Amino acid sequence: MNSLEPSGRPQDAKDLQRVRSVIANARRVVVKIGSSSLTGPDGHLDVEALRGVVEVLAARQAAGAQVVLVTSGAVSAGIGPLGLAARPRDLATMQAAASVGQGQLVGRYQEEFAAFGIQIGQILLTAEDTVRRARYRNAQRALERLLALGVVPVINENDAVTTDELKFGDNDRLAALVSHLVRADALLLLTDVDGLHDAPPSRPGARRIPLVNDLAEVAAVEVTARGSAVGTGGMVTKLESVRIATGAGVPAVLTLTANAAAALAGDDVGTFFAATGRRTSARRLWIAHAARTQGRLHLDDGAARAVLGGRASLLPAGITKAEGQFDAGDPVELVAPDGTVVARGLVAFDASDLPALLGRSTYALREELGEGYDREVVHRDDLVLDRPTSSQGRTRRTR
Ligand SMILES: Nc1ncnc2c1ncn2[C@@H]1O[C@H](COP(=O)(O)OP(=O)(O)O)[C@@H](O)[C@H]1O
Ligand SMILES: N[C@@H](CCC(=O)OP(=O)(O)O)C(=O)O
Repeated sequence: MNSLEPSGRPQDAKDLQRVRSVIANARRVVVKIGSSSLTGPDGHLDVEALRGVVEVLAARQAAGAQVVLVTSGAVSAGIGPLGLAARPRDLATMQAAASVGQGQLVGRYQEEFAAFGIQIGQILLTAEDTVRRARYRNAQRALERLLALGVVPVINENDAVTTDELKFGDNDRLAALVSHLVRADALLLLTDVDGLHDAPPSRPGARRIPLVNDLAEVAAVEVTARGSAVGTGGMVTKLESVRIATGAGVPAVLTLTANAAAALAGDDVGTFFAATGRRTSARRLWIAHAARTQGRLHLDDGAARAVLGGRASLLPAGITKAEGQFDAGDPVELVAPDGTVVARGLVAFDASDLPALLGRSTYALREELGEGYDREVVHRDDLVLDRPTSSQGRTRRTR
């Protein structure tokens, strides 16, 4: 039954209440808070705002739920203490600001949660932690144990040491990946705007969209990548996060930080995005959405068809060219002869080893180079098809 108008508005309040009850009943919730909600224009932490969120999360935990916090704000909280005029743009100063600001941030969380008798555990992730099997299992294990011990994990990207290539780049996406990693029942994205609007909220007459059953419903909505002075990615990365979460079976709510309690209670604030997909293996989700790819493998027609069929591994014989500097285990894109990216996968060879193997049968490789060279370049378990994004409601993006 679809009780929505084309605009994504529910027909009656009762219907909205029904769908929102998943948030109210969620036993494990990932909450992401953006820099714009945590730091004032002076580049110092907004302690009142942080305290407000902690209060809400502590109450949810006291009600028997488990809470995982993904917090931005390290870079922006470092601006004031370092005496910088604005958010730094160069990598080295951003790293320095993050290093200073993360300490401030986590110190403050520790103090505020302690007032409710709650311990926090800091986890700083890099994109690498999300693609290498051993590393994401490691992160998963630590998170599970923290939750079992009643600790609130406080997660951010490890900005002080991640290089540009290995960055998630935005915590919205990180939060969606974490919500899948911990098998959350819901994802709450807190920001400086009360949900997705039918136009950028600065535009007169822009209205909040309370419910989105499928992102395709809001494909025509205009969103900007530019957010507040301290945030990154604007609404574009939030919808990308929602796409990952809902596509993996986790419903999401996007709202104002001041509405956190109401959103968790299932009230009509912000935008509720219903889960559309089924839960998939963490490994496949992380290959599909984590880390930037490190190279491209160009396939011939037969290999592209085999890969698109969904069950085949990629063999050296079907590759015409390899581009990029990657090591075995890195994520790469698989490109069809017409230039479209058909899949992502973890490559099993270093870039320097590949040219000698390309276009050759596994039989010939075994004969000439020995065993170990007659294997898949990308094993089918390490390969995820690139799903078409247009039907998934890629929204209209402006700058
Ligand atoms: N259609 C839209 N609906 C709501 N917000 C939008 C839309 N398009 C752009 N935005 C902007 O996205 C911003 C939130 O992004 P950002 O500043 O990165 O937040 P955060 O720091 O919380 O991650 C809002 O302030 C808003 O101006
Ligand atoms: N990891 C960075 C935050 C990056 C980010 O996504 O920021 P935001 O758009 O405010 O959620 C930091 O702590 O400064």
